[in-house]
Amino acid sequence: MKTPIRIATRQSPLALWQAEFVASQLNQQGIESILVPLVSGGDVDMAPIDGTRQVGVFTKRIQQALADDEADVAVHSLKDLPTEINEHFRLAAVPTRETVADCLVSPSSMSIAELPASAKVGTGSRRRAAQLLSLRSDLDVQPIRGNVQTRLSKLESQEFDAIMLADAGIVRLEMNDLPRYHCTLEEMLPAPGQGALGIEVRSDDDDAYEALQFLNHRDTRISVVAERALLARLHGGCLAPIGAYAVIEDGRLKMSAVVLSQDGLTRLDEQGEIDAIDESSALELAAQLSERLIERGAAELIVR
Ligand SMILES: NCc1[nH]cc(CCC(=O)O)c1CC(=O)O
Repeated sequence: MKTPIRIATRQSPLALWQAEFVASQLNQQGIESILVPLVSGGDVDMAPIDGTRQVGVFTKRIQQALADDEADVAVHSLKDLPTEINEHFRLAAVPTRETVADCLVSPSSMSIAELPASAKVGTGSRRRAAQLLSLRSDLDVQPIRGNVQTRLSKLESQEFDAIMLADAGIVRLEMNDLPRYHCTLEEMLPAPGQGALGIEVRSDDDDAYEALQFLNHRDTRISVVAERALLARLHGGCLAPIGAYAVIEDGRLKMSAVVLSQDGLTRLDEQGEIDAIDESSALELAAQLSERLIERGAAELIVR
């Protein structure tokens, strides 16, 4: 293997944190690495998220660097990584998951229930918008783009009453003082893979694959494989109004999933569990839940 290991990363503070996390973990194993910073389409395109934006906008540039042998390792937020199998890359490791919750960020840490009537809430995510509207159809949910810092500046300038962010990003960026309400899983199911990292290598790079195995967390991996398999079976990208959360408790893999209409008026909830033996348990549970969701009309709700 080429030493040091080259880690491709986007240059947002969150992406850099994630790449530096992997570098420091490698360092603790006595493995040298360097960061290869790149600019991705997702960081420069400030247009609201809609059907015209491509799935994989955050991850493609990073994967390109691997394909072009400019880097050996790609660190992704797993929820931004498309579920389509790409034969050129292998998911080498999924480290222990960070907090999965979505947060409602506002100066007074209001809960969803406490938001004033018709409050203006910023989120570019159809999943968050639909779940908010399913609880509070009066809310004025409006798109917001940019990295975490850009979004917070729009809250500060009172362009929005509140914005939605993943708690994982807030915690990783050491912004624990940020006033916010942690949505319960009943209120807001996270995006498949939220709070988890996915570390990819080139399919033929066995050395890099082996070097990263110490970072893989079995239970997290089985959980996110279940969530991502559900998303794939429903043919939803990261833009679809689909929430899923799986966790292993007492040897059982338990998963909740939701598919919503964009206005939140229709919502299909499913739950299931299975013995957590390996990744095949995850695929089986995802198949069961997605089948039930499709029987109930999920495919018609998913906008492509
Ligand atoms: N789509 C952007 C993105 N990708 C990963 C995270 C947060 C960290 C994570 O979920 O792992 C975010 C920001 C957000 O949703 O608030």
